[in-house]
Amino acid sequence: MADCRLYLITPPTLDPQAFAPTLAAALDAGDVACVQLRLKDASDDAVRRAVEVLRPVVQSRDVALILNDRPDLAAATGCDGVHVGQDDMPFRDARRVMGKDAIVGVTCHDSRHLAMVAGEEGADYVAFGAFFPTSTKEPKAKAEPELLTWWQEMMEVPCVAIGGITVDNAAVLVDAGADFLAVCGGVWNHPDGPAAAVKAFNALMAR
Ligand SMILES: Cc1ncc(COP(=O)(O)OP(=O)(O)O)c(N)n1
Ligand SMILES: Cc1nc(C(=O)O)sc1CCOP(=O)(O)O
Ligand SMILES: [Mg+2]
Repeated sequence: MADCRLYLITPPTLDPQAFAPTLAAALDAGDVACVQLRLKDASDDAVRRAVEVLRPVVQSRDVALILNDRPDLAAATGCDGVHVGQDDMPFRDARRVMGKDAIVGVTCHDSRHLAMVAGEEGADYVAFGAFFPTSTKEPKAKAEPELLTWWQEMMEVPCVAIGGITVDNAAVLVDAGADFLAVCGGVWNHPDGPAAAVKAFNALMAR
């Protein structure tokens, strides 16, 4: 197993039934550690429906399903974990809602301090970004690859790199020590399709 693994982020909007076979094909193309369902501005019902349809696709392949932003919905719908940002539910509350065995990850932007706090509080991973320009969201910070190297040398808690990562720019983050690359557009918008993107990411992680 490669030292660095792929962490898929779903497209910003999706029709669960239509997206399910696309997701299945991407997951069947190679190694993916987890899938984050990230549906900003979707209603609770829409998120519940998406989890209902996509959870079996993900979990039947031994891939973890992480829900963005919403520990309450993640716990209620059988997700394996949740990702919380600095403006979402605080980590300690998220942990309480999710339980000790669930995955809880925390956005730390480009901040060593935020990451150390999250690590000390018991986060399962810390996420740094954005490393590259992205059209998926307006990032709050710009992170440099050296941050990943510093974290790796100091800490045991895994680190996730996120923001504008593509097959063409990912190598520097793998080499810098990222444990996971969180990718949305770089997979779903790959010119040869998501399955080809997963294969290409796997290949550069195995160099
Ligand atoms: C793996 C991962 N890292 C960072 C984020 C960003 O979270 P947040 O800052 O809360 O922003 P939104 O994604 O909620 O817009 C993430 N979702 N996943
Ligand atoms: C959701 C998210 N969070 C970021 C951060 O910097 O915290 S960047 C980002 C967008 C990730 O999508 P893409 O791979 O298409 O850039
Ligand atoms: Mg958030």
